[in-house]
Amino acid sequence: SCEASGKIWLNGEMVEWEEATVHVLSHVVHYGSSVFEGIRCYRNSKGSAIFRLREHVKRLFDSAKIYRMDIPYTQDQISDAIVETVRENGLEECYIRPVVFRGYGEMGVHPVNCPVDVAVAAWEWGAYLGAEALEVGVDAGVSTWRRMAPNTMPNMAKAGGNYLNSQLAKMEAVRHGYDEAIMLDYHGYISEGSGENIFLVSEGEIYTPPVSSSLLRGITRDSVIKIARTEGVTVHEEPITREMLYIADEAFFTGTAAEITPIRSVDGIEIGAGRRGPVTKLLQDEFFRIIRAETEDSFGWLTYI
Ligand SMILES: Cc1[nH+]cc(COP(=O)(O)O)c(CN[C@@H](CCC(=O)O)C(=O)O)c1O
Repeated sequence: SCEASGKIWLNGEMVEWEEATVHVLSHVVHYGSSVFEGIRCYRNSKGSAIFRLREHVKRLFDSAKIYRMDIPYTQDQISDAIVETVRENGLEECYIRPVVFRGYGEMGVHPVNCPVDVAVAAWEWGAYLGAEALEVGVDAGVSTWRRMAPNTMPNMAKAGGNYLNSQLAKMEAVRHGYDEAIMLDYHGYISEGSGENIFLVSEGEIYTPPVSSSLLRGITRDSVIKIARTEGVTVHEEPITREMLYIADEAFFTGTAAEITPIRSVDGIEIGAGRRGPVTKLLQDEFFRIIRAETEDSFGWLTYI
């Protein structure tokens, strides 16, 4: 949960939490017209560092471009706003949520006369799927809701409206006693979780669905692929079937909020030994070593604030 306190950057001004409000007739409230990012700032021995800030801001602008939303700031100005929001709230370690949305103008689907508003909030947010999940893993279920088909709702845009699909999958998973949902794509192959990308491990090699319009091109997914290659772990980006998950040695989710969360079962079938596997732990350890500045930030992923 996020503490309802602190300051929020709204259209260039720092405003109090309670003042960061929108009109109920804003376009976004009725038509889901927002794009957003989830970014983490981590505290380490050298200070507080935002993880892959440039890539997140670039993706925010790409998502806006897909929906023809003209952000009235440059990428550098948004990066500065993100850093300022963390500093202004005195947060050493936090989750940062920039959101770009069509605001209050005229009603109607065609957003021609609605402003494009921008806000940045930050709050302390622990492990997405529960503190113990990073170690013991989570139970996931394949959802009856599939990810949107290509050329229907662009999954590569991190848009608010995409999370209507994610919500349906998540609510169904929780109702069935799972921690998280795994969605299939239009063709019936594995796509991603309701808020994460997904990997499996087989014979010491890792597999993940290819970048396509059936899933979000995750930044953590990219980080894990780069770390795996550095560690000499072979990476396969190829279509993954539901049954490949069942017979995998290990599986895990990746995401800014989820970080690297082991999956110990899918649809009640234990994955491997039913707990975090050695390859998952190897990748987790290296990921956190980089974040904690316990190893060289050779990829240049950390922006100290
Ligand atoms: C559907 C989806 N797929 C993959 C990812 C992983 O992307 P990346 O963070 O770049 O590695 C996320 C992030 N989900 C964000 C929002 C979660 C939320 O509940 O809101 C996040 O992890 O911040 C997704 O929402």
